Amino acid sequence: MISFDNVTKRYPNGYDALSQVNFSLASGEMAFLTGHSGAGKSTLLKLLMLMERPSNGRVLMGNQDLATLSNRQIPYHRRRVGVVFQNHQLLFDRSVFENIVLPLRICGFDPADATRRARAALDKVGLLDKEKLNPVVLSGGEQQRVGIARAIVHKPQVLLADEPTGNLDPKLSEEVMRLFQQFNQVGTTVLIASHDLGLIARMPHRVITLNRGRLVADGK
Ligand SMILES: Nc1ncnc2c1ncn2[C@@H]1O[C@H](COP(=O)(O)OP(=O)(O)OP(=O)(O)O)[C@@H](O)[C@H]1O
Repeated sequence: MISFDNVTKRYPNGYDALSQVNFSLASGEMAFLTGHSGAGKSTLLKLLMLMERPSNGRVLMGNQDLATLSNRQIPYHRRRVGVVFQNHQLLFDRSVFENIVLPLRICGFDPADATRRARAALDKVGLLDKEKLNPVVLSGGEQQRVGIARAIVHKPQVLLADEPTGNLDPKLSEEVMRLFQQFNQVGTTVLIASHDLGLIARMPHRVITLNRGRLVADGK
C-alpha cells in the first residue's frame, strides 16, 4: 500500500531531512514511525500527503508513483488518506458535527449522505452525544477523537497520524491507540509517527526508526 524506494528529501536550505529511505507497508498493516525530534518523521508523512515532494527516489501508494500526480490531482489523492495531527487543527467556530461534515461537503457528498457518514464517524469514536458542542469545551482526549473522526469520515484506505497522543496522558493515549487498532482491524493501513517509546513498546506492531533522516531499524 505504501512504498518508499530510496527516498531522499532535501529542503531548499540544503538539509537532507530524509536520506535513501527504503521500506514498504502492506495493505492492512499497522506500524509506528519513531525517532528523535528532527529525525524526519513529519517529513516522511508529508511526502505521503503530497505536502512535499521527494528530491530523489520514489514514493508509491497502492502501486501508484506519487510523482505522476500533478498538483491538480492532490485533492483526489488526499481522499484516500486520512490524517490526524497532534494539535487537532479543529475549527473552533463550528460545532463538533460541522467539523466532521465539512470535509465531506467540500468533496461534494450529497448532504443527507454526508450527515449519515458524519454521525457514523462520531459514533465510532464515541462522541455522538457531543455533536452539537463547540470543540473548545471538550477535553484534550475528546478533541483528539474529533480529529480522528474527521480523518476517517471519508473511509480512507490509509490513516496517517503525526504525534496523535503528544498532549494526552497515558490512559487517554492508550484509548486513542485502541481506536487506531480498531480502524486497522477493518482493513485500514495505519502509520503513526510517535516518540512515545513506552506506549509503542506495549503494542504488538512493527516499529520503523529514523535517525537523522536514515532508516536505522525496522521490526517488531
Ligand atoms: N521546510 C523546511 N526547510 C528546511 N528544513 C526543514 C523543513 N522542514 C523540516 N526541516 C528540517 O528537517 C528535519 C526533519 O524535520 P521533521 O519535522 O521531519 O522531523 P520530526 O522527526 O517530525 O521531528 P519532531 O518529532 O520534532 O516533529 C529537521 O531538522 C527540520 O528542521
